[in-house]
Amino acid sequence: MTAKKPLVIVTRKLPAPIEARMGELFDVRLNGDDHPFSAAELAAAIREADVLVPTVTDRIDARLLSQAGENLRLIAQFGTGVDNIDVETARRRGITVTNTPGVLTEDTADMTMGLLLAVPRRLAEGSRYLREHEGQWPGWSPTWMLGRRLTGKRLGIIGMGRIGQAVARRAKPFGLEIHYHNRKPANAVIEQELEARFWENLDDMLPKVDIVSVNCPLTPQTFHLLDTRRLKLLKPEAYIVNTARGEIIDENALIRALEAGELAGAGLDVFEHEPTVNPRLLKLPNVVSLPHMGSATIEGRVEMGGKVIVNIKTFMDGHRPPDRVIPAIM
Ligand SMILES: NC(=O)C1=CN([C@@H]2O[C@H](COP(=O)(O)OP(=O)(O)OC[C@H]3O[C@@H](n4cnc5c(N)ncnc54)[C@H](O)[C@@H]3O)[C@@H](O)[C@H]2O)C=CC1
Ligand SMILES: O=CC(=O)O
Repeated sequence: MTAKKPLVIVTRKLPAPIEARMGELFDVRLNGDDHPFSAAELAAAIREADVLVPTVTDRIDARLLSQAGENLRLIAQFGTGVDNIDVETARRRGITVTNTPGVLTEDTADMTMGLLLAVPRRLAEGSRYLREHEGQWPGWSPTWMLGRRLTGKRLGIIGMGRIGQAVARRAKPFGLEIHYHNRKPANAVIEQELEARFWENLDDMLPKVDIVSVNCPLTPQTFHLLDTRRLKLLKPEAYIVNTARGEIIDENALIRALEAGELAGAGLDVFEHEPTVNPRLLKLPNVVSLPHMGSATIEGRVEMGGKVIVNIKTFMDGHRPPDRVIPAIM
């Protein structure tokens, strides 16, 4: 007699090879048209599934978890950030949570670097100008479309983990001086390799840097970490790039600062109220906004799916899955 396959419910469409492999291994229920699950669909899924595979767009809070069926033993997130999941409540209910760290580090760091170049050098603005003026422009001019030089500037990374370090490794050869704030100093090898300066107190680092890159997770401690007061610590010539989570910056405070000319610009891959972007941000010429594309490469998404499968399979085989999220060390 063959063992019953676990019912795995996946909330969004995944890359085709991943869905095919899941179909071979599990009794899988896929989301063919990729619609975001409604609260009712999510509740039904959590009641029925042995394993739920959500993404950042699914809010798995304590209220939802209170409706979980007895079968639900694993939430295998397709993504690195797990701020959408109440991991501690899940743990108390005996539900394991896993994620997909590492395989999207380089892609997200590339995107961060893209924003880091795009905003001070006005890439999107220049491209938009040509499009809006049907390819006509005043011709090369010594004073038109001037941005800011990257070389020699100071980059302040908030959250020197996998992605923060990958950003620093890219930024250094561009001539940026690396500064960072983290819960604790990075190891000596990293500090030496990157000649990075650790700032224990974020308030001390902010006035000293020219560009801030936000790369920490969203947690109760980092919600609105960059609020009105901290944004005011930055120089008016400073730029902010955020590829972590929108809620880490008080978005209204950021908009006010940009509109008032108290900041030079921002590159944002994430927003406080996703999937909605505040229209005031879209009106600002010095803001480059992307629809949460940091990990959006074909290779990365397939590798993320591979990790989800390994996590489910290992768990179902009775072992500890490699990417278990432990609330105490998040
Ligand atoms: N835009 C996108 O598509 C993507 C966004 N992300 C976001 O990036 C975040 C970081 O990912 P990884 O680098 O892989 O995580 P990580 O866990 O390797 O690094 C996070 C770093 O932030 C530090 N940190 C935590 N709390 C802090 C605090 N209160 N103050 C200062 N530092 C703090 C940690 O000590 C750690 O060094 C994820 O949590 C996720 O939200 C991740 C992947 C793709
Ligand atoms: O934002 C994406 C993630 O994987 O985290």
